[in-house]
Amino acid sequence: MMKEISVIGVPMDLGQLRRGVDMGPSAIRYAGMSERLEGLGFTIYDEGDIKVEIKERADNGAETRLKNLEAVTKGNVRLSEKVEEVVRLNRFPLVLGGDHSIAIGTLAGIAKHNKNLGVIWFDAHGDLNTADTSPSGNIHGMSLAVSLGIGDSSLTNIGGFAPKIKPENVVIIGARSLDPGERKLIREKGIRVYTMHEIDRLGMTRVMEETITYLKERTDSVHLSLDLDGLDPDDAPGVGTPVVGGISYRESHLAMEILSEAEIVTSAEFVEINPILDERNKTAEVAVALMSSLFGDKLL
Ligand SMILES: NC(=[NH2+])NCCC[C@H](N)C(=O)O
Ligand SMILES: [Mn+2]
Ligand SMILES: [Mn+2]
Repeated sequence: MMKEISVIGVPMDLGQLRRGVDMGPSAIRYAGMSERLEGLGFTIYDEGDIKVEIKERADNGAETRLKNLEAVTKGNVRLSEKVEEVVRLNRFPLVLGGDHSIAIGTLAGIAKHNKNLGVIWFDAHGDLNTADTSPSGNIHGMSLAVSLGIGDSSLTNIGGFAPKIKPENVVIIGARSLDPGERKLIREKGIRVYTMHEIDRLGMTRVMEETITYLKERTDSVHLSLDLDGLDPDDAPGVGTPVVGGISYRESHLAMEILSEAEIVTSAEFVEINPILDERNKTAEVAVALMSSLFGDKLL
């Protein structure tokens, strides 16, 4: 794994309507991220936060099917430029959310340099909606579709090209809440999904081994997009759209350790941590623990 990590905070809360998720980057830093990763021998460059419009100034027409579109687009353009710069410097981009709409900018920046990128989408949701299929109009539920080139052109064309990723290069892990339009897209595009059913049935070890084999066969780099609501709300309560019956703390740890051993992950983001909804920063601490396993932390 690359020995230099650039941390990029994205205080984005405009991809959904609950307040507080913009404080995610701060909560993760406060949970001791840099110290933990430095302890593993990495050099950390904290690039600070990307400028995102504040809620009060973002246009939020209540009746639109793409809430805060302009401000979400602008923040993601800035993010994509920063991520691209970090990749060019040969550093590992570690992006801290913010809501999951920021995957649009992260993937745009990475894909600029990498035409055969794999993505592990660790999430209770598919984030495969479009303005037409979304029950909410919230862009954080559309970011994977946008990255596949499906959706509003101001989002899909960020960076000047689309799509950013191929459907056969995506693996979703932890799904347990999919809208009808998302199920249709998964079937049509042949996206690989491990729902909670498969995780229960096969166990996390086999799920991760299959995922790694699958991605190694067809991609040359892998982005981990980890939505904390992929975990069970008992373990990660500080999220805006919790869904019961999720991946346990232990299973998610194991997943990170197996990814670390496989040495396939080349960029990552940790999103949807909402400190207002959290219990004494527990969810940010979980995120930092998962990160350190991903970066090779071992007891012995
Ligand atoms: N990144 C997330 N937490 N996404 C939740 C999406 C929820 C729902 N499927 C929607 O489109 O609104
Ligand atoms: Mn998500
Ligand atoms: Mn989610």
